Amino acid sequence: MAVVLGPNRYGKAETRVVRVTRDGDVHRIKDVNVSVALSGAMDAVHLTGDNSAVLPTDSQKNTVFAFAKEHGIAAIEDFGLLLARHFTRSQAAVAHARVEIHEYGWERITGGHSFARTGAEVRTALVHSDGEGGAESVVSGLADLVVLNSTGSEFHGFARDAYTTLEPTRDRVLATAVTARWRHRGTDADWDDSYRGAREDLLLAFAETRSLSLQQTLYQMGRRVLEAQAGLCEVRLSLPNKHHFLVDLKPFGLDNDNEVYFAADRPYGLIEGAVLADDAPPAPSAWE
Ligand SMILES: O=c1[nH]c(=O)c2[nH]c(=O)[nH]c2[nH]1
Repeated sequence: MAVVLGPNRYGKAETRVVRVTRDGDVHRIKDVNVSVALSGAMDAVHLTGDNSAVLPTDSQKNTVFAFAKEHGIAAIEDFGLLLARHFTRSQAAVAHARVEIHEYGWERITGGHSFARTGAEVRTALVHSDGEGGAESVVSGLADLVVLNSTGSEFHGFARDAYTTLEPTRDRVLATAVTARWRHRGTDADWDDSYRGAREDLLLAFAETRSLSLQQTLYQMGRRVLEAQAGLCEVRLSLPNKHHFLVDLKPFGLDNDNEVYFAADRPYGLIEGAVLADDAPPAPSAWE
């Protein structure tokens, strides 16, 4: 029996790039997930380990970031064609390039630089009852409401130790997937109205807080809900800090003035906390 090499392809999958375009105070964001797969004359690398035809997947990732800066990202179809043609034209061994791009949609919250991701959030409810006349509680909420501020966020003045390498920043992208739950004082609210109100308060507080940390933003979000919604007495928030790292484009002769980000999915900071009305009756089991 003879063994032969069958079809193969290789490339960098799921490069997560966020491109911010600044038109004065009005920003636009393009958030995409780019997967490149190249194929062609790749027998040698598989059969003998000769890498001379192999453009590293790391270079492919860099190309995605550099092209996002140089060309911007118009329609994802355009960006896909640009990349695919680049790899087939510039690499003699590459006969075929497959570029798959998924785009995540964002809509404006308010102002020029605050966005909510379209589509994915879930509305939640948790009810306990010991029967009519007995103890009852209602906790409402939402999960996976993804929001992003493309400016208006700082993080500096933090504690340092021997392992601290983080640079302080006065302008960063702040993004999180909000999981929020709020406890009602009673059991006969207009639930839909209350949900719409609380959701709006969370979004506006996120957008309008000049953030010195996600912890500070968390408190402002809970506070705004409680101040606007008299029927609520406690808000609990869980906010993953979805880090956006500025990509170093200097090796390619490009500057990066807060325009091209690597959207990391893990690890992430996880900021959690409760905000209460000072007269909130204790009800630990309402959350169980
Ligand atoms: O808003 C933040 N809070 C933190 O506690 C923290 N820690 C970190 O590394 N970055 C951030 N950002």
